[in-house]
Amino acid sequence: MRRILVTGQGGQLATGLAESLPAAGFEALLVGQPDFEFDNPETVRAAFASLKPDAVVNCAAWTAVDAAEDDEAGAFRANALGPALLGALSAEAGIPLIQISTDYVYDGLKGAPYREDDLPNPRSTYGRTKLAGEWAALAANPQTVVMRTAWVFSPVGKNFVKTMLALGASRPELKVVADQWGHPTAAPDLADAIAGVLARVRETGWREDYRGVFHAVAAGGTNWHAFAEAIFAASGGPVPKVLPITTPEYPTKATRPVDGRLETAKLAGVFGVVLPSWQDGLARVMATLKAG
Ligand SMILES: NC(=O)C1=CN([C@@H]2O[C@H](COP(=O)(O)OP(=O)(O)OC[C@H]3O[C@@H](n4cnc5c(N)ncnc54)[C@H](OP(=O)(O)O)[C@@H]3O)[C@@H](O)[C@H]2O)C=CC1
Ligand SMILES: Cc1cn([C@H]2C[C@H](O)[C@@H](COP(=O)(O)OP(=O)(O)O[C@H]3O[C@@H](C)C(=O)[C@@H](O)[C@H]3O)O2)c(=O)[nH]c1=O
Repeated sequence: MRRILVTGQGGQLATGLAESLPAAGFEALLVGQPDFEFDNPETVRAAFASLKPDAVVNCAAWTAVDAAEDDEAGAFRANALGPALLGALSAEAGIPLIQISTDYVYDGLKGAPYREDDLPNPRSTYGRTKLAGEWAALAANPQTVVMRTAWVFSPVGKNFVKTMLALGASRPELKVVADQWGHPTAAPDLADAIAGVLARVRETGWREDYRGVFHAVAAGGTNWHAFAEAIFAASGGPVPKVLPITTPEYPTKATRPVDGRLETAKLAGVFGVVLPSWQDGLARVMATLKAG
Protein backbone atom coordinates (compact mmCIF):
# COMPACT_ATOMS: atom_id res chain seq x y z
CA MET A 1 0.00 0.00 0.00
CA ARG A 2 1.76 3.13 -1.19
CA ARG A 3 -0.32 5.43 -3.37
CA ILE A 4 -2.83 7.49 -1.35
CA LEU A 5 -5.48 9.54 -3.13
CA VAL A 6 -6.13 12.72 -1.11
CA THR A 7 -9.15 14.84 -2.02
CA GLY A 8 -9.61 18.52 -1.14
CA GLN A 9 -6.24 19.75 -2.45
CA GLY A 10 -5.46 23.23 -1.13
CA GLY A 11 -7.61 22.70 1.98
CA GLN A 12 -6.17 22.65 5.49
CA LEU A 13 -6.02 18.90 5.97
CA ALA A 14 -4.98 17.93 2.45
CA THR A 15 -2.10 20.41 2.75
CA GLY A 16 -1.03 18.70 5.98
CA LEU A 17 -1.22 15.28 4.34
CA ALA A 18 1.03 16.47 1.52
CA GLU A 19 3.77 16.50 4.19
CA SER A 20 2.70 13.74 6.59
CA LEU A 21 2.14 11.00 4.00
CA PRO A 22 5.58 11.16 2.33
CA ALA A 23 7.17 11.34 5.80
CA ALA A 24 5.48 8.00 6.56
CA GLY A 25 6.62 6.42 3.29
CA PHE A 26 3.47 7.00 1.23
CA GLU A 27 2.98 8.82 -2.04
CA ALA A 28 0.35 11.58 -1.73
CA LEU A 29 -1.78 11.95 -4.87
CA LEU A 30 -3.61 15.21 -4.31
CA VAL A 31 -6.71 16.10 -6.30
CA GLY A 32 -8.82 19.25 -6.14
CA GLN A 33 -11.35 21.41 -7.88
CA PRO A 34 -11.99 21.98 -10.75
CA ASP A 35 -10.22 18.78 -11.98
CA PHE A 36 -11.80 16.74 -9.19
CA GLU A 37 -15.34 17.85 -8.33
CA PHE A 38 -18.08 15.84 -6.62
CA ASP A 39 -20.74 17.69 -8.63
CA ASN A 40 -19.14 16.18 -11.72
CA PRO A 41 -18.85 12.45 -10.91
CA GLU A 42 -16.95 11.77 -14.14
CA THR A 43 -13.98 13.71 -12.70
CA VAL A 44 -14.02 11.45 -9.64
CA ARG A 45 -14.17 8.27 -11.72
CA ALA A 46 -11.37 9.60 -13.95
CA ALA A 47 -9.13 10.24 -10.92
CA PHE A 48 -9.56 6.63 -9.77
CA ALA A 49 -8.94 5.28 -13.26
CA SER A 50 -5.81 7.30 -13.94
CA LEU A 51 -4.19 7.36 -10.47
CA LYS A 52 -5.01 3.77 -9.39
CA PRO A 53 -4.69 4.51 -5.66
CA ASP A 54 -4.10 1.94 -2.91
CA ALA A 55 -6.23 3.92 -0.41
CA VAL A 56 -8.28 7.15 -0.30
CA VAL A 57 -8.43 9.95 2.28
CA ASN A 58 -11.45 12.17 1.71
CA CYS A 59 -10.69 15.68 2.95
CA ALA A 60 -13.01 17.42 0.48
CA ALA A 61 -16.10 18.88 2.10
CA TRP A 62 -18.41 21.85 2.35
CA THR A 63 -17.02 23.38 5.57
CA ALA A 64 -18.81 26.76 5.63
CA VAL A 65 -21.10 25.95 8.57
CA ASP A 66 -23.46 28.95 8.42
CA ALA A 67 -23.58 29.10 4.60
CA ALA A 68 -24.74 25.46 4.55
CA GLU A 69 -28.02 26.60 6.12
CA ASP A 70 -28.75 28.52 2.90
CA ASP A 71 -27.78 25.74 0.48
CA GLU A 72 -28.59 22.37 1.96
CA ALA A 73 -28.56 20.74 -1.48
CA GLY A 74 -25.03 21.99 -2.18
CA ALA A 75 -23.76 20.87 1.21
CA PHE A 76 -25.44 17.47 0.75
CA ARG A 77 -23.82 16.97 -2.65
CA ALA A 78 -20.35 17.66 -1.23
CA ASN A 79 -20.69 16.08 2.21
CA ALA A 80 -22.94 13.09 1.52
CA LEU A 81 -23.07 12.27 -2.19
CA GLY A 82 -19.29 12.80 -2.52
CA PRO A 83 -18.46 10.19 0.16
CA ALA A 84 -21.12 7.87 -1.33
CA LEU A 85 -19.37 7.97 -4.69
CA LEU A 86 -15.90 7.55 -3.12
CA GLY A 87 -17.30 4.65 -1.08
CA ALA A 88 -18.61 2.92 -4.20
CA LEU A 89 -15.41 3.46 -6.20
CA SER A 90 -13.07 2.43 -3.38
CA ALA A 91 -15.18 -0.67 -2.66
CA GLU A 92 -15.05 -1.60 -6.35
CA ALA A 93 -11.25 -1.24 -6.23
CA GLY A 94 -11.08 -3.20 -2.94
CA ILE A 95 -9.14 -0.42 -1.16
CA PRO A 96 -9.61 1.37 2.21
CA LEU A 97 -11.37 4.74 2.50
CA ILE A 98 -10.70 7.21 5.29
CA GLN A 99 -13.66 9.56 5.57
CA ILE A 100 -13.08 12.70 7.68
CA SER A 101 -16.02 13.85 9.78
CA THR A 102 -16.83 16.25 12.58
CA ASP A 103 -17.84 16.81 16.20
CA TYR A 104 -20.83 18.75 14.78
CA VAL A 105 -22.63 15.39 14.28
CA TYR A 106 -23.36 15.58 18.04
CA ASP A 107 -25.85 17.88 19.74
CA GLY A 108 -23.38 18.60 22.54
CA LEU A 109 -25.92 18.00 25.29
CA LYS A 110 -24.36 14.87 26.82
CA GLY A 111 -22.50 16.86 29.47
CA ALA A 112 -19.41 14.64 29.17
CA PRO A 113 -17.01 13.68 26.36
CA TYR A 114 -18.68 11.60 23.65
CA ARG A 115 -17.75 8.01 22.89
CA GLU A 116 -17.98 6.68 19.35
CA ASP A 117 -21.03 4.59 20.22
CA ASP A 118 -23.01 7.59 21.54
CA LEU A 119 -25.92 8.56 19.32
CA PRO A 120 -25.28 11.49 16.96
CA ASN A 121 -27.92 14.21 16.77
CA PRO A 122 -26.67 17.02 14.51
CA ARG A 123 -28.17 20.47 15.04
CA SER A 124 -27.00 22.01 11.74
CA THR A 125 -27.20 21.31 8.02
CA TYR A 126 -23.42 20.90 7.98
CA GLY A 127 -23.61 18.30 10.77
CA ARG A 128 -26.52 16.43 9.18
CA THR A 129 -24.86 16.26 5.75
CA LYS A 130 -21.56 15.11 7.30
CA LEU A 131 -23.38 12.36 9.20
CA ALA A 132 -25.07 11.26 5.98
CA GLY A 133 -21.59 11.12 4.42
CA GLU A 134 -20.32 8.84 7.20
CA TRP A 135 -23.23 6.47 6.70
CA ALA A 136 -22.88 6.49 2.91
CA ALA A 137 -19.15 5.70 3.06
CA LEU A 138 -19.57 2.96 5.68
CA ALA A 139 -22.48 1.41 3.78
CA ALA A 140 -20.66 1.38 0.45
CA ASN A 141 -17.23 0.15 1.51
CA PRO A 142 -16.59 -2.34 4.34
CA GLN A 143 -13.02 -1.01 4.48
CA THR A 144 -14.06 2.43 5.75
CA VAL A 145 -12.51 4.31 8.68
CA VAL A 146 -14.51 7.40 9.71
CA MET A 147 -12.35 9.86 11.67
CA ARG A 148 -14.34 12.54 13.50
CA THR A 149 -12.22 15.56 14.24
CA ALA A 150 -12.91 19.13 15.45
CA TRP A 151 -11.99 22.82 15.35
CA VAL A 152 -9.24 22.30 12.75
CA PHE A 153 -6.69 25.08 12.33
CA SER A 154 -3.57 25.41 10.23
CA PRO A 155 -1.31 28.00 8.59
CA VAL A 156 -3.38 27.71 5.37
CA GLY A 157 -7.04 28.15 4.53
CA LYS A 158 -9.84 29.59 6.61
CA ASN A 159 -9.92 28.84 10.31
CA PHE A 160 -10.57 30.36 13.74
CA VAL A 161 -6.89 31.13 14.44
CA LYS A 162 -6.52 33.20 11.29
CA THR A 163 -9.91 34.86 11.83
CA MET A 164 -8.91 35.90 15.37
CA LEU A 165 -5.53 37.24 14.25
CA ALA A 166 -7.17 39.26 11.46
CA LEU A 167 -9.86 40.66 13.77
CA GLY A 168 -7.33 41.34 16.54
CA ALA A 169 -5.19 43.38 14.18
CA SER A 170 -8.05 45.75 13.41
CA ARG A 171 -10.12 45.91 16.62
CA PRO A 172 -9.16 46.74 20.23
CA GLU A 173 -11.88 44.51 21.62
CA LEU A 174 -13.42 41.17 20.56
CA LYS A 175 -16.32 39.19 21.95
CA VAL A 176 -16.02 35.41 21.84
CA VAL A 177 -18.35 32.70 23.12
CA ALA A 178 -17.14 31.01 26.30
CA ASP A 179 -19.88 28.38 26.59
CA GLN A 180 -19.09 26.12 23.62
CA TRP A 181 -16.51 23.40 24.26
CA GLY A 182 -14.36 21.30 21.97
CA HIS A 183 -10.88 20.31 20.88
CA PRO A 184 -8.88 22.71 18.69
CA THR A 185 -6.93 20.35 16.43
CA ALA A 186 -3.89 21.36 14.38
CA ALA A 187 -4.22 20.11 10.79
CA PRO A 188 -0.57 18.92 10.69
CA ASP A 189 -1.20 16.78 13.80
CA LEU A 190 -4.40 15.33 12.35
CA ALA A 191 -2.51 14.60 9.12
CA ASP A 192 0.16 12.74 11.11
CA ALA A 193 -2.60 10.76 12.84
CA ILE A 194 -4.13 9.77 9.50
CA ALA A 195 -0.70 8.72 8.22
CA GLY A 196 -0.36 6.67 11.42
CA VAL A 197 -3.67 4.91 10.75
CA LEU A 198 -2.63 4.12 7.18
CA ALA A 199 0.76 2.89 8.37
CA ARG A 200 -0.98 0.46 10.73
CA VAL A 201 -3.21 -0.80 7.90
CA ARG A 202 -0.13 -1.22 5.69
CA GLU A 203 1.59 -3.18 8.45
CA THR A 204 -1.24 -5.54 9.38
CA GLY A 205 -3.45 -5.63 6.31
CA TRP A 206 -7.14 -4.76 6.73
CA ARG A 207 -8.73 -6.01 9.96
CA GLU A 208 -12.42 -6.09 10.82
CA ASP A 209 -11.96 -3.87 13.89
CA TYR A 210 -10.64 -1.04 11.69
CA ARG A 211 -14.12 -0.53 10.22
CA GLY A 212 -16.24 2.17 11.87
CA VAL A 213 -16.08 5.50 13.63
CA PHE A 214 -13.06 6.87 15.51
CA HIS A 215 -12.59 10.18 17.30
CA ALA A 216 -9.38 11.93 16.24
CA VAL A 217 -8.85 15.22 18.06
CA ALA A 218 -6.03 16.94 19.91
CA ALA A 219 -5.58 16.09 23.58
CA GLY A 220 -7.32 18.52 25.92
CA GLY A 221 -10.52 20.46 25.55
CA THR A 222 -11.29 24.16 25.81
CA ASN A 223 -13.87 26.78 24.81
CA TRP A 224 -13.67 29.26 21.94
CA HIS A 225 -12.98 32.20 24.27
CA ALA A 226 -10.08 30.48 26.04
CA PHE A 227 -8.79 29.33 22.65
CA ALA A 228 -8.86 32.93 21.40
CA GLU A 229 -6.91 34.11 24.43
CA ALA A 230 -4.31 31.38 23.85
CA ILE A 231 -4.03 32.43 20.19
CA PHE A 232 -3.25 36.04 21.13
CA ALA A 233 -0.88 34.99 23.90
CA ALA A 234 1.09 32.89 21.39
CA SER A 235 0.92 35.41 18.55
CA GLY A 236 3.50 37.93 19.68
CA GLY A 237 1.33 40.55 17.96
CA PRO A 238 -1.23 43.06 19.24
CA VAL A 239 -3.35 41.62 22.05
CA PRO A 240 -6.93 42.93 21.97
CA LYS A 241 -9.28 42.66 24.90
CA VAL A 242 -11.20 39.37 24.48
CA LEU A 243 -14.53 39.47 26.29
CA PRO A 244 -16.27 36.18 27.16
CA ILE A 245 -19.88 36.07 25.95
CA THR A 246 -22.66 33.48 25.79
CA THR A 247 -23.95 31.81 22.64
CA PRO A 248 -27.17 33.92 22.47
CA GLU A 249 -24.96 37.03 22.47
CA TYR A 250 -23.33 35.86 19.20
CA PRO A 251 -26.25 34.76 17.01
CA THR A 252 -25.34 32.55 14.05
CA LYS A 253 -27.44 30.86 11.36
CA ALA A 254 -26.28 27.38 12.33
CA THR A 255 -26.56 25.92 15.81
CA ARG A 256 -23.25 24.58 17.16
CA PRO A 257 -22.87 21.86 19.82
CA VAL A 258 -22.55 23.26 23.33
CA ASP A 259 -20.08 20.61 24.43
CA GLY A 260 -18.53 18.60 21.59
CA ARG A 261 -15.67 17.09 23.55
CA LEU A 262 -14.71 13.61 22.34
CA GLU A 263 -13.06 10.57 23.91
CA THR A 264 -10.14 9.26 21.86
CA ALA A 265 -9.29 5.96 23.60
CA LYS A 266 -10.62 3.89 20.67
CA LEU A 267 -8.15 5.43 18.18
CA ALA A 268 -5.30 4.81 20.62
CA GLY A 269 -6.44 1.25 21.35
CA VAL A 270 -7.09 0.07 17.78
CA PHE A 271 -4.50 2.03 15.79
CA GLY A 272 -1.99 3.08 18.48
CA VAL A 273 -2.47 6.72 17.44
CA VAL A 274 -2.58 9.64 19.92
CA LEU A 275 -2.60 13.31 18.93
CA PRO A 276 -0.54 15.95 20.79
CA SER A 277 -2.23 18.61 22.90
CA TRP A 278 -3.97 21.53 21.21
CA GLN A 279 -1.58 23.93 22.96
CA ASP A 280 1.35 22.11 21.39
CA GLY A 281 -0.30 22.20 17.96
CA LEU A 282 -1.08 25.89 18.36
CA ALA A 283 2.54 26.71 19.20
CA ARG A 284 3.79 24.96 16.04
CA VAL A 285 1.12 26.44 13.74
CA MET A 286 1.80 29.89 15.17
CA ALA A 287 5.55 29.45 14.57
CA THR A 288 4.83 28.60 10.92
CA LEU A 289 2.53 31.61 10.57
CA LYS A 290 5.19 33.92 12.04
CA ALA A 291 7.88 32.48 9.78
CA GLY A 292 5.69 32.75 6.71
N1 LIG B 1 -12.25 22.88 9.34
C1 LIG B 1 -12.66 22.36 10.48
O1 LIG B 1 -12.67 23.03 11.52
C2 LIG B 1 -13.08 20.94 10.54
C3 LIG B 1 -13.11 20.14 9.45
N2 LIG B 1 -13.58 18.85 9.53
C4 LIG B 1 -13.60 18.00 8.35
O2 LIG B 1 -12.24 17.78 7.97
C5 LIG B 1 -12.15 17.65 6.55
C6 LIG B 1 -11.08 18.59 6.03
O3 LIG B 1 -11.45 19.92 6.39
P1 LIG B 1 -10.55 21.18 6.01
O4 LIG B 1 -9.26 20.74 5.42
O5 LIG B 1 -10.58 22.08 7.18
O6 LIG B 1 -11.46 21.81 4.88
P2 LIG B 1 -11.16 23.04 3.91
O7 LIG B 1 -12.41 23.84 3.86
O8 LIG B 1 -9.86 23.68 4.26
O9 LIG B 1 -10.98 22.29 2.50
C7 LIG B 1 -12.05 21.63 1.91
C8 LIG B 1 -11.65 21.21 0.51
O10 LIG B 1 -12.77 20.57 -0.09
C9 LIG B 1 -12.90 21.04 -1.42
N3 LIG B 1 -14.28 20.90 -1.87
C10 LIG B 1 -15.38 21.56 -1.39
N4 LIG B 1 -16.48 21.17 -2.08
C11 LIG B 1 -16.06 20.25 -3.00
C12 LIG B 1 -16.72 19.50 -4.00
N5 LIG B 1 -18.04 19.62 -4.23
N6 LIG B 1 -15.98 18.66 -4.78
C13 LIG B 1 -14.66 18.54 -4.58
N7 LIG B 1 -13.96 19.22 -3.65
C14 LIG B 1 -14.67 20.08 -2.86
C15 LIG B 1 -12.46 22.50 -1.31
O11 LIG B 1 -12.14 23.00 -2.59
P3 LIG B 1 -12.20 24.61 -2.86
O12 LIG B 1 -11.15 25.19 -1.98
O13 LIG B 1 -11.93 24.71 -4.31
O14 LIG B 1 -13.59 25.03 -2.45
C16 LIG B 1 -11.24 22.36 -0.41
O15 LIG B 1 -10.12 21.96 -1.16
C17 LIG B 1 -13.57 17.89 6.03
O16 LIG B 1 -14.20 16.64 5.89
C18 LIG B 1 -14.26 18.63 7.15
O17 LIG B 1 -15.66 18.43 7.17
C19 LIG B 1 -14.00 18.31 10.70
C20 LIG B 1 -13.99 19.05 11.84
C21 LIG B 1 -13.48 20.42 11.88
C1 LIG C 1 -15.44 35.14 14.65
C2 LIG C 1 -16.13 34.91 15.99
C3 LIG C 1 -16.75 33.69 16.23
N1 LIG C 1 -17.37 33.48 17.41
C4 LIG C 1 -17.99 32.16 17.68
C5 LIG C 1 -18.98 31.65 16.66
C6 LIG C 1 -18.91 30.15 16.87
O1 LIG C 1 -19.79 29.80 17.93
C7 LIG C 1 -17.48 29.92 17.31
C8 LIG C 1 -16.58 29.35 16.23
O2 LIG C 1 -16.64 30.15 15.11
P1 LIG C 1 -16.39 29.71 13.62
O3 LIG C 1 -17.59 30.05 12.84
O4 LIG C 1 -15.08 30.29 13.20
O5 LIG C 1 -16.19 28.16 13.69
P2 LIG C 1 -17.03 27.02 12.97
O6 LIG C 1 -17.11 27.30 11.53
O7 LIG C 1 -18.28 26.76 13.70
O8 LIG C 1 -16.02 25.81 13.20
C9 LIG C 1 -16.44 24.52 12.88
O9 LIG C 1 -16.11 24.25 11.52
C10 LIG C 1 -16.57 23.00 11.07
C11 LIG C 1 -16.09 22.83 9.64
C12 LIG C 1 -16.33 21.89 11.98
O10 LIG C 1 -16.38 20.72 11.57
C13 LIG C 1 -16.25 22.14 13.46
O11 LIG C 1 -15.48 21.17 14.15
C14 LIG C 1 -15.75 23.53 13.79
O12 LIG C 1 -14.36 23.65 13.59
O13 LIG C 1 -16.97 31.19 17.75
C15 LIG C 1 -17.41 34.47 18.40
O14 LIG C 1 -17.99 34.26 19.49
N2 LIG C 1 -16.79 35.67 18.15
C16 LIG C 1 -16.17 35.94 16.97
O15 LIG C 1 -15.64 37.07 16.79
